[in-house]
Amino acid sequence: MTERPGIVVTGASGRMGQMLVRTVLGSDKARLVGAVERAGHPWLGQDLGAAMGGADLGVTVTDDPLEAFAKAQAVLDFTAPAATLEFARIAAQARVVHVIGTTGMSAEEIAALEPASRHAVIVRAGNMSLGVNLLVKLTRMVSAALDEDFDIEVIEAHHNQKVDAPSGTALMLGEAAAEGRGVALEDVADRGRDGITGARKRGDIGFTAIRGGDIIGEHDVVFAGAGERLTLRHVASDRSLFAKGALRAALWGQGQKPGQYDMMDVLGLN
Ligand SMILES: NC(=O)c1ccc[n+]([C@@H]2O[C@H](COP(=O)([O-])OP(=O)(O)OC[C@H]3O[C@@H](n4cnc5c(N)ncnc54)[C@H](O)[C@@H]3O)[C@@H](O)[C@H]2O)c1
Ligand SMILES: O=C(O)C1=N[C@H](C(=O)O)CCC1
Repeated sequence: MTERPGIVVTGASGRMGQMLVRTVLGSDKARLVGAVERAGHPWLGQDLGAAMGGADLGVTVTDDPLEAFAKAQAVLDFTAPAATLEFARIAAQARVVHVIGTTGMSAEEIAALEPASRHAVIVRAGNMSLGVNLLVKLTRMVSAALDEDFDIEVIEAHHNQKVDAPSGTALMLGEAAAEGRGVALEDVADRGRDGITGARKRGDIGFTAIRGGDIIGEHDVVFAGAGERLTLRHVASDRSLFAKGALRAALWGQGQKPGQYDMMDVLGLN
């Protein structure tokens, strides 16, 4: 029997980091071999299990990604854009699958992943859940079926600690809606209304972000026409669905050719 792939979790103390750790520990298909946190983090040097308030796991939290990645076959990375760019460079050096859940990356930062993807598999998605990836497909389909008499609005809601807006998922849905209409999202996105904005521009795709409490992630795509309104909705009620998707991506990535992939590839939804 071949050994189960070794997994490193970056940002291991974070909301998603801890969920990823629990998901890997609960899987019989992968092993946890490393945990990375930012320089200066109070967990550095501690056993990860103890730092999380449980029994020792034999994994020491480190701020040295190169040392951690060298022992692994995949990295699950839900951190922040600058960190993710650095991890992509190191994952490429170590030839490990880099699963990127980090959102809020600029177009330039996304383009900067290209050199790394020549040497290693990168799977990146603003949302790793099956439901949202299906919603992306449905959004593209409905958008292609309706003309600009229907105004498209993407409304998202997340917890009060989220630092980026619109959410990565909202942007995926906006991209799908734009693709369905055969337009470029950057030409039609309306990402913040305040004051005397004037009437809505025909063909625009609008974004609204709600931030509050402990909301895990909710997304509506509204198609508002004259006399009727269609809403496609996804509600996440447990972060584990993102973590399970990320682990699935890490396992899928083993043996794939270097390059950039997304959850549509992993889930076979293309
Ligand atoms: N794609 C998805 O399915 C999905 C799902 C949930 C969250 N996210 C995204 O994941 C990211 C993290 O979300 P969160 O709620 O867990 O945030 P969080 O703030 O709880 O966790 C981020 C962690 O990354 C760590 N970090 C930051 N810089 C680092 C560095 N240079 N080296 C190592 N660690 C570093 C932080 O210390 C922190 O522990 C966000 O971008 C969020 O939007 C994506
Ligand atoms: O909690 C977050 O942050 C989430 N981020 C992703 C996004 O930006 O869409 C996915 C949902 C949760």
